[in-house]
Amino acid sequence: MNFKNQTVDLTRPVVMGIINTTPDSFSDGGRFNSVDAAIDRCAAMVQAGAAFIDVGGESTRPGAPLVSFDEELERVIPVIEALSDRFDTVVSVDTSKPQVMRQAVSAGAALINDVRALQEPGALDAAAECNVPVCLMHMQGAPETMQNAPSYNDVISDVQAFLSARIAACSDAGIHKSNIILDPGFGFGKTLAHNYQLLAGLGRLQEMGYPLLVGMSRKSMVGNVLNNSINERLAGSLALATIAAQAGAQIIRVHDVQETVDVIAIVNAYRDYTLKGE
Ligand SMILES: Nc1nc2[nH]c(SCCc3ccc(S(N)(=O)=O)cc3)nc2c(=O)[nH]1
Repeated sequence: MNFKNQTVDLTRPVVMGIINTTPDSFSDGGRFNSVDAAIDRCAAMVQAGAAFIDVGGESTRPGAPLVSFDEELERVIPVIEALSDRFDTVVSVDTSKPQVMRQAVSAGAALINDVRALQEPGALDAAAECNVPVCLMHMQGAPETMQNAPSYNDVISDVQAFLSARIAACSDAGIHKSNIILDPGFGFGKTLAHNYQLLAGLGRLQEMGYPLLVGMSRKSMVGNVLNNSINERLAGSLALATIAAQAGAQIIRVHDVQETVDVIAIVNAYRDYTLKGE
């Protein structure tokens, strides 16, 4: 798949590293307020084998407050400029705001990662004009309230229907299907059961014919099983990365890049040595 001037081989799972620039960011306590810290973190992730680096300026964890346009720009643009100047890895911008998309892509971002699947006013046109791949993620409700009472008829079918509708909207806006990545949105308006049903149903989402991005790293679907805190969820996150990679997810969005790259290498070896000549 092409991301501006870079091609990423998505025939095998690859890793997306996370750079949070928000003070209340979900798991790294906002220590990446400074560009330099983000650059150091990114260097380590690229060294460890990250194919993507996701830069977000709005925390979308449950209950997170909305962030202003100016604040979000201030957080992400300097980091995206610095990272795209220094590293070959594909920089992704985690935003729902059209103007942040435009400025981030001008600053070097080559993937738009929108947890609101381009539903904000002007987002479809902005993404079409940016002409870079976009990840469409499912969310039920909004971060402030999404975990209050998540409910579905059938979570897989409902997520599939939502993503199909967003793909159609993208097509109407001139976004080609070859520029679309899908994401079920683990933890975005889902109970623990819904999250594990979605994981089990990745094969059905795969059948839609688009690359899948999954983000489960350090989330409550680990914490609620292990009853532990965010900084103790590496093993659980690696277990989920293994399951997702085997189920065919192409992009695994994580905080712990080296460990996940190693886990995926084992999954690939297992696949290479057992399915040879299939
Ligand atoms: N494409 C894509 N982008 C993402 N950006 C984020 S930020 C994480 C926000 C969060 C934190 C914690 C919980 S919880 N209650 O499950 O622990 C939910 C959401 N995530 C994703 C994801 O998955 N895909």
